[in-house]
Amino acid sequence: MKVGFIGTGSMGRIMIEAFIQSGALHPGQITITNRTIAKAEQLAMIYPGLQLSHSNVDVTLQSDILFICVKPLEYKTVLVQIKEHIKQLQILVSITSPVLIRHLEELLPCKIAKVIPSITNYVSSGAALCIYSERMTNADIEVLERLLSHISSPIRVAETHTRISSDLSSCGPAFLSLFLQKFIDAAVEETGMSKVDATLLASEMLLGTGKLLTTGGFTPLTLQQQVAVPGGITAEGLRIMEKELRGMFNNLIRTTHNKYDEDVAKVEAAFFGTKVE
Ligand SMILES: NC(=O)C1=CN([C@@H]2O[C@H](COP(=O)(O)OP(=O)(O)OC[C@H]3O[C@@H](n4cnc5c(N)ncnc54)[C@H](O)[C@@H]3O)[C@@H](O)[C@H]2O)C=CC1
Ligand SMILES: O=C(O)[C@@H]1CCC=N1
Repeated sequence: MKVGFIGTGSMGRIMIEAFIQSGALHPGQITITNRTIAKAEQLAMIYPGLQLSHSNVDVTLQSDILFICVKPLEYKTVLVQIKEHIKQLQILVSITSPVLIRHLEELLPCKIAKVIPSITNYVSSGAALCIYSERMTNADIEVLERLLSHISSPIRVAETHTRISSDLSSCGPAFLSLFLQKFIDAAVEETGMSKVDATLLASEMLLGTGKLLTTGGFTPLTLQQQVAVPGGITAEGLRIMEKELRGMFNNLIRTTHNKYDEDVAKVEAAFFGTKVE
């Protein structure tokens, strides 16, 4: 199987490295390109055998599965370049949420999947959110999910829930990291503890909490109940958090959804010249 990547910025690079490091693909199976070619060249130097190309069309021609890893408003340029060259049996994978399956179907003759990865895939964990065009057969889906399962848990979601799923799975690592950073900064400010020690403790705690919630049989609620013994110290901390965080996540979710709606409208305008004031 030959796999291509157009775009080797932050997420393209993470996926390429994760596929190689997990043993899912050997470098010789992968062809890459990037607008600023130096970024792709750097990767090709690190992984001998990785095929470097200077042309999006060339990568398209060489790939059974083609990952498009550019920003939403950069899709149009790439798709216009490749649409005459991509064949019905090839699978194009978009990794961004605001480019909808129907946008891609309208422009391209090939099989289409939307797979929203997460930075957590870099360490072969976390989800890959999967949404499929009806052009994907069960066999196509099996091939793609077998590949993705080396670096993630492929989880199928409805396209109408892409944004919220992506908030949790793909933006979540950044949201949780801000939360930890605030916790760490406060620990340092309030007690004089070293930032290195506080960061180590917080990170180990997060890893352990993730394990308890995924394989340890806990839910977020039962975990709180287990730790917060009645009348204890944790309960006091939880009381403060309940008060301070009230409405915060609703606000966050409304904000990401508004931004998503704006991005979808911009993508539509870029693709079809409509629908943006
Ligand atoms: N960063 C993250 O954690 C996640 C990102 N994504 C999605 O991944 C996509 C890429 O995001 P990042 O990697 O963070 O952005 P980035 O800006 O780091 O990477 C985009 C790359 O595409 C290249 N590029 C742009 N136009 C091109 C063209 N016409 N031909 C070839 N290459 C071109 C750029 O040079 C750049 O290296 C976005 O659509 C984003 O929504 C999805 C899930 C998580
Ligand atoms: O398109 C998305 O939803 C992802 C999540 C993080 C960045 N882009």
